[in-house]
Amino acid sequence: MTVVPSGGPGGPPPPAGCEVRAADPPKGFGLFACASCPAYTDMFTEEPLFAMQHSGNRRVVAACARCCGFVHSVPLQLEVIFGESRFAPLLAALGDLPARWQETAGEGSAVVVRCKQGCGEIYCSEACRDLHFQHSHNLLCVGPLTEDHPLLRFKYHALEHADTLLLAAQVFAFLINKAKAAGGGEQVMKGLMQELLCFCHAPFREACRPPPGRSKDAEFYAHADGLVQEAAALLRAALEPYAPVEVGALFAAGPNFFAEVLGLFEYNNIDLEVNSPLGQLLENRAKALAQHISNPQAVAELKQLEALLREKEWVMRCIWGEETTGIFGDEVDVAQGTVDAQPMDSVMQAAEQGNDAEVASAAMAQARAEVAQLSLEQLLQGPWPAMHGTALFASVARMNHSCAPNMKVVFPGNSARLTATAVLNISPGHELCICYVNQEADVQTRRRRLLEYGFTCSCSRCLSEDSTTLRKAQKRLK
Ligand SMILES: C[S@@+](CC[C@H](N)C(=O)[O-])C[C@H]1O[C@@H](n2cnc3c(N)ncnc32)[C@H](O)[C@@H]1O
Repeated sequence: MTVVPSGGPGGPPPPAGCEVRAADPPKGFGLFACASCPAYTDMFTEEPLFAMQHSGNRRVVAACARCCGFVHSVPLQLEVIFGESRFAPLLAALGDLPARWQETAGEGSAVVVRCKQGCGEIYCSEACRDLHFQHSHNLLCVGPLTEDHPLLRFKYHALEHADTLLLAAQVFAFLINKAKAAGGGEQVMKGLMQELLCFCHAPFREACRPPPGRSKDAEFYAHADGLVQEAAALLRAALEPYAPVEVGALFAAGPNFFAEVLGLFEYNNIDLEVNSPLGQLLENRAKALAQHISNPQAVAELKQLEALLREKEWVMRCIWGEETTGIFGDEVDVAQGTVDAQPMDSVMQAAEQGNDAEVASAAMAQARAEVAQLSLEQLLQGPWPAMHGTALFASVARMNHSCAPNMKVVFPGNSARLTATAVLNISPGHELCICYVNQEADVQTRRRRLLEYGFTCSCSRCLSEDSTTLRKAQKRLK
């Protein structure tokens, strides 16, 4: 099978004030400043090349399939969070309050735009829906398809094994659309593939992490290869009828290009985290109601709001865990450049680990008792589920790691648009680095986590912490 070449310069132009060039070996390429930027100021903002909400997170957040922002509908957001039938009485008792909360907050009426072909994708606006369709959804919409269609089988396969297979499908559909728009043909597609390959470092089997406690043995490699081959075959079958020549180029080396794209996501993607607007909106409403405490209607509404918050708090403690955040325990600190991306508490998870229904119900009862003790003020401070996803950004894909970084990246708005902020003074020529792992962790932990990115860190902080650790060990031995 032909080996697909990968890694190298190229790709979209970097943000203004930055350049991509060779970094100190063995780091490969890096992103460098061409202009000064004082500490704690924003250096650039950027839209993702590809982004998606984690499939588990869809159970708690209604996010726009294109921009990943919360869709503007308090009623829908609550319906999603309280989707289980046991919450039907709670939602029924609220009646039209959620819609009124949205309107009284000055947010206007609810806006939920759905895919025209009925696949279930939702959007925050018609503009997002149309852009998503042109980008890749035209080839990936399952609305009009029958159950045995390879695209549907591909999607089930992805949901069972890895979300990033869905993101890889997005990349393939996007490349086909882009190739067609540029006149189509094998050569055009090969050129586009090469642009993406310059970001790639390793195929999926090399870049992926084994589950906790599992080594990368022959069985693991066979499993990873099988997973990729099956996904690639289904995706090829799904896309080939639309663009046989272009799809032929994408799969000319069998599943190799597909495997490189999946490997790219393992090393270069960053975790998306967009905060929920619901907490602030409901806190404002509670404060407004509290000012009319002599009005029985206001008191009744405040009680309903409190009941909702109590139920949400219980659900947060009981049901939502890593599946919905997409951030798993052993990879908590792998949220590149972002801090505090912690998974939510989940007593269900503790119970599931014990595989015991009795443990589960005892844990849920305990959570219920704890939540019953919380005051309204405490309930108002409780978190709402955030949108969690994963995305590829052209500039971040060029940012190397440092354990003492000069940059951090955050998602300050209601979308996957990233802001890169300097955390130290930056001068022209400085390499811009983020921390891929938990910056607070000790040197051994950081090193272990960074091995998942395929390198051993030897930045000045690691070297100095290494020598301190060594000195302490030598002292103990004396
Ligand atoms: C997001 S990419 C960064 C850009 C990459 N250097 C390039 O040439 O495109 C992440 C990869 O860069 C390399 N890398 C990043 N930081 C590094 C460091 N501090 N030391 C060695 N390699 C590093 C690793 O191969 C890692 O998987």
